[in-house]
Formats: sequence, structure tokens, C-alpha cells
Amino acid sequence: MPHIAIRDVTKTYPGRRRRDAAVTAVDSVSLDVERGDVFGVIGYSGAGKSTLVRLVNGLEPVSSGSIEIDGVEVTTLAPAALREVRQGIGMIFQRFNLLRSRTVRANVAYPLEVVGTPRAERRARVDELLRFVGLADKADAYPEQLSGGQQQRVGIARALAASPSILLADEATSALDPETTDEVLDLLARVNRELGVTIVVITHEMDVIARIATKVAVMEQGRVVESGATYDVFTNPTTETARRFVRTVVRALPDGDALAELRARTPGRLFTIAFTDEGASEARVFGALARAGVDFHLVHGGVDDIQGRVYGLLTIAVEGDDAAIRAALAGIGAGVTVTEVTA
Ligand SMILES: Nc1ncnc2c1ncn2[C@@H]1O[C@H](COP(=O)(O)OP(=O)(O)OP(=O)(O)O)[C@@H](O)[C@H]1O
Repeated sequence: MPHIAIRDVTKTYPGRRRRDAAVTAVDSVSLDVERGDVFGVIGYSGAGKSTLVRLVNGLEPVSSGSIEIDGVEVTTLAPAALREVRQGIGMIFQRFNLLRSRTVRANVAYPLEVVGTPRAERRARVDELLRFVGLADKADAYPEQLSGGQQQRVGIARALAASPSILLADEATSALDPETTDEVLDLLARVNRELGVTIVVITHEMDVIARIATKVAVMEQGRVVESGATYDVFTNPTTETARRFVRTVVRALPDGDALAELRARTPGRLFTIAFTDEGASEARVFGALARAGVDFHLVHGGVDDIQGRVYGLLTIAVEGDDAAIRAALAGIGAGVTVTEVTA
């Protein structure tokens, strides 16, 4: 049974003014998030990601469709039962949303106070959480005394206070610099691995997906246009939107002016050689070309790390006669896709 099963969910808002057309923020979305997944949802601004998250944690009602959490249909629950389900869902935000007038300790304790956890138990739990996120020495500090990364770690500790089985992260690293982003993503990966929490990561940054998401869904205009294992979507995106996101991370062939410029200064024909980690490697590709005796050089691309797996996308310029080039490329072997760049 999926941990979160989203079935044909639609959310429509009335237009902002009376005469405006209704907005379909989420449009017939179906997704299965399995227990233990780090599930990424990526899309540009306005794609419907935040709305989808608000529907999953019951902050807003769906217009139609069904959402099951642990097999329980949550869209029709009475308020008291819904509150209980929501205690099993932690949430972190782009702007951290900490209470400025409370210390770090009191921020993390807050969700436990709300559910009436006794003081001693609360204290022990908060200490444990602050150790887990590496902020035991900041317990008595106030949020504004902390860096952005530290504040988000407090946010994560607070989200985990009631021991949720699901953590929803809405653009949780978008306000952070790259180094701090890595730190926070490492922490989220630990939350998933060590505490077994299922994580849904909402982002517009493909490198966040590449770093931690095991699965990804690409959203556009309220719809999921592509989804699958992260590595598969990166190595074989099937929609233009997914390809655009992938290009922000993997060093694919330049297009437009950059490609025209490359052509102008590069003699010979251009080929893109893609390989996954199933047998091929950069060394094998270059070795095969060298052995075939064609004159080639690498003009663009490289080898990327997607979820700890290798993905190579190399663009080479090759000179020589047609038959020799064809024989050289054919000799590279299995697990490699060669495409001539004709644009
Ligand atoms: N409360 C609301 N009332 C009316 N329209 C809304 C409301 N909330 C969201 N929308 C609209 O729904 C669409 C999806 O918005 P949503 O915030 O879910 O997208 P998003 O992908 O999360 O983008 P962002 O990252 O910019 O928040 C947008 O067109 C937005 O204007």
C-alpha cells in the first residue's frame, strides 16, 4: 500500500475577482509515494506544487479526487480525525516560519505543547532532536541569532517533534546559499535514512532533485507531465519541460547561440554520446574512438552524478571519412546512445 496515494486530484479556485475565470491549480493529479521514498515534485512557479502539498496535509479541501494516507481516505475526514492524521505529517518551509519571540528550544517544543505532552517528556524529546540536527549548543538562542541553514535545521527539528512518518518540504532550501543547501539536504537524507521518514520535496531546482530525490514528478500547469525514478527521468526525459530542468543540471549540448558559436569554431561533425552506468564509462568511450583511429575531441559535456550514479553526456567533434566515423562510433559498444547533432 502506498504511504500517500493521490488519485485524480483536482483543485479549482474561483477567480480572484468575480469576472475572472476559475483557476485549476491542480489538475487530475495521480501519484503514489511509497513508504521511505524521498519524492521530489518539481515545476516552475505557478505549476501547482504548493497547492498539492496543502491538499496532502489537509490544509485545504480537494475539489475532486481522493488522497489516502496509510490507506485512510483523508479528504472526507471530520476535523478531529483530520487533526490526528496531520500530526503524522511534519512540514518545513522556505522562510523557516520560526516564532521569533521563542528560543530554539521553545520553537521545537511548540508542537508538543499543542498536543499536551508533559514537560519532562517534552524536554527530553527536544534535547534529542537538537542533538540530531546538530544544534544542541543553540537551544537557548533566538532564531535571529542563527544563520539561515541553522534556522532551517530548527525548522526540521520542530517538524519532527511529534515523530511524523511523513515530512513535506516546500522549497525548503530556496532561501539558502549552495553550501548551506547541501548541509540541509544532507540532514533531510539522514531524516529519511535513519528515522525512516517518507519525504516529499517541492522545489523548482533540479539539483535538489538530483541530490536527494529517489523519485520525481514534473508538474506543469497543474498537471504531472512526467514521473518516475529520478535517474530514469534525468537520463531519459520525455517532455520538453523535463528536458529543460535536466539541462540545468547535466551538461547537455548547448543550443541556440552557444551551439552556433561551437559550430563556427569546430571543424568536423558533432555527435552527442550518452551513457548510463550500465557498463559504459568515459574511458571506454574515448578508448574505442582512439582505437578506431578517427580524429576526435571533446567539445562539450561531462559526466554527472545523479543520485550517486554516473550519467555521461559527451559531445565530440569528429573528423574523417564517413565509414571510419561510423565504424568508430559503432565500436563503442552497448549501453551507449550516439546521436549526431544536426541542428
Ligand atoms: N488561494 C488561491 N486562490 C486563487 N488562486 C490560487 C490560490 N492559490 C494558488 N492559486 C493559483 O494556483 C496556481 C498554482 O499555484 P501554486 O502556488 O500551487 O504553484 P507553485 O507551483 O507552488 O508555485 P510557487 O512556487 O510560485 O508557489 C497559480 O496559478 C496560483 O495563482
